Amino acid sequence: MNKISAVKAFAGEQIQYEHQSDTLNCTMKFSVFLPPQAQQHRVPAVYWLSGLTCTDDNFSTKAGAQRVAAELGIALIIPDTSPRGEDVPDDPDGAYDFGKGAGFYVNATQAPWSRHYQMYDYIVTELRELVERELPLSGERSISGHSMGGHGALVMALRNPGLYRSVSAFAPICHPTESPWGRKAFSGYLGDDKAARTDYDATLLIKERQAAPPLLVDQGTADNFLAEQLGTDALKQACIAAGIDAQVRMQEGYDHSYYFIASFIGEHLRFHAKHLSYFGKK
Ligand SMILES: N[C@@H](CCC(=O)N[C@@H](CSC=O)C(=O)NCC(=O)O)C(=O)O
Repeated sequence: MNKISAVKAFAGEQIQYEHQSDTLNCTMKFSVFLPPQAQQHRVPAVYWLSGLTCTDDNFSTKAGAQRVAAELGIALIIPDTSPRGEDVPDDPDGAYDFGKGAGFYVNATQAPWSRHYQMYDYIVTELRELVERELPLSGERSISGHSMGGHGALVMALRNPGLYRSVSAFAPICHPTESPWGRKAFSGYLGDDKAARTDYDATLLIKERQAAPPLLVDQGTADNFLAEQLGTDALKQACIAAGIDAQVRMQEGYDHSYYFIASFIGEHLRFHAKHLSYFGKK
């Protein structure tokens, strides 16, 4: 992987890399925050999955996560949201909710998407193995995300018990098979395969598996997408029915934006730190 840029932040380093992805068949950029502790010893990581229209830049520049990550000694791994490049097909109508910037963290099975749109395998396997080989990371990890990225984080944590110590999400698409965004994306990337759709729906996964890692969700009550797209209550009810001690918190007056994320990202990182035993230690 090649370093594109690096700046000092909170005594650590905010870095952008690019690399050739064999999983996505294209060149990808991603960002990393290394806390100052990484200059002395390996540190745990929180993977952050962004939402529709984002690149790795949105979270890096808008969430204000670096101050608390530096304090806790946690690295932040911030991928892009879809494959990129001229060879990668995009939504024919230029829609913001499908194609580039909208990979939905699935492994597409349908042409022409399947050659590049393999974001589930990219995040769970290829990027993880790359950064944990090349960077001073301890191999202990948690995962978080926003909206489409919250959906991705929940699904990856639920489907891979033990891989992530904890999972959190801001305004996640909790029940994508019942959401217009999710239905559109799943139809395009997965076709009619009902089993594949179930495997990418956090609410259905909880009903099926009756288990989850430590889980925190924050959802703003003034979020324009809440009623139609997000299915927060379905996730909450599935957790209650399964006896899962998840925190699903409604945050009064907050919307869907990065101002909401910036308001609570510190609490999310502290939540993850409790489950990442290596933090701050040799
Ligand atoms: N452009 C669209 C909405 C796009 C949007 O709100 N994107 C969110 C994520 S939504 C779910 O995945 C986002 O993170 N945007 C980037 C940012 O920096 O705010 C519309 O206008 O409806």
